[in-house]
Amino acid sequence: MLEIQNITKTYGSFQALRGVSLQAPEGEVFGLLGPNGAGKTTLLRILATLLLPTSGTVRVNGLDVLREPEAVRRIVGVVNGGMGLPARLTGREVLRSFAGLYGLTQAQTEARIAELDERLELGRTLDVRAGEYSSGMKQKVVIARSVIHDPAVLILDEAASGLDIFARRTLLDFVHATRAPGRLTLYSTHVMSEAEEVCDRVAILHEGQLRTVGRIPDILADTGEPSLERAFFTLIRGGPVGDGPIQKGQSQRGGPRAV
Ligand SMILES: Nc1ncnc2c1ncn2[C@@H]1O[C@H](COP(=O)(O)OP(=O)(O)OP(=O)(O)O)[C@@H](O)[C@H]1O
Repeated sequence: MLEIQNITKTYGSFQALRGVSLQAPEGEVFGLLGPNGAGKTTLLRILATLLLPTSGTVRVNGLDVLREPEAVRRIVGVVNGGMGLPARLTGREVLRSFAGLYGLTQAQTEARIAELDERLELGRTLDVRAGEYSSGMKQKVVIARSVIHDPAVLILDEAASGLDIFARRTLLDFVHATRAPGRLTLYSTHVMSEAEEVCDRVAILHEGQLRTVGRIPDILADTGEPSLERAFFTLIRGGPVGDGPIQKGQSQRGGPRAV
C-alpha cells in the first residue's frame, strides 16, 4: 500500500530526513512517532505530494508520488497543521466546495456530509461560519474536508492537537473505523496513549532516521519495556529509562526493524 525507499530531505545544509525506508500494508492504522524536529511532518508532506524529497522514491497504491502526483492526490486525504478555512463559509459550504473539486454529484455530496456529520459529530458546526469556530470546531471541519472524497490513504499529522477530550474521543473512534481492507491511515502524534489505542504498527523517527518499525507488542518485547512511552524513550535516548534493566533489542538501536 505504501512503500518508501531511502527518502532524504535536505533544507539548505540541514538533513531533515536521512534515508528513510519503510512499508505500510493496507488495512491498518500506522503511527509515526518522534520528538520535535524528528522529521515526521517533512516525511508526511512528501507522502502527500506537498513537498519534494531530495532523493528516494515513494509509492502509494503502486503510484509514484513524484511521477504521478495528481493521481496520488485523488486517493490521499491529508490533515496537517496550519490548514485554514475560508472565514465567511460555513462548514457545510466548505465541504460542498471540496466535494465539487473531487467531482462528487450533489446527491453523493449530501450523503457524504450526512455520514461525516454522524461520524465526526459535526452538529451545529456545519452551519456556523468558519470565522466563528473554536479551534476544535475548525479541526473537525478540516478533518471532514480531508476525507470528503473517501480517500484510500488518510494522513493525519498531529490531528488531535488542540482538541478537547470529547473531540479527541470522536477523532480516535473515527481513526479506528478507518481500519479496513484497501485502506491505510498514517497517524502522527506525540501522545503515546493515542498511538497505543489506534495504531497497529508504529515507526519511531529520530533525527531524520528510523529507530524502529513494528507492531507495538513486538516493540515492547524487543525493548523489554512495559509501555510504548518507555520503549519510545529507550529507543530515542539509546538507553534504558530510569533504573530499568537493559533488555533485548539494544542491538537494534540505530537501525530499524523489518516490518
Ligand atoms: N522549511 C524548512 N526550512 C528549514 N528547515 C526546516 C524546514 N521545515 C522543517 N525544517 C527542519 O527540519 C527538521 C524536521 O522538521 P519537521 O517539521 O519535519 O519535524 P517534526 O518531527 O514534524 O517536528 P514536530 O513534532 O515539532 O512537529 C527540524 O529540525 C526543522 O527545523
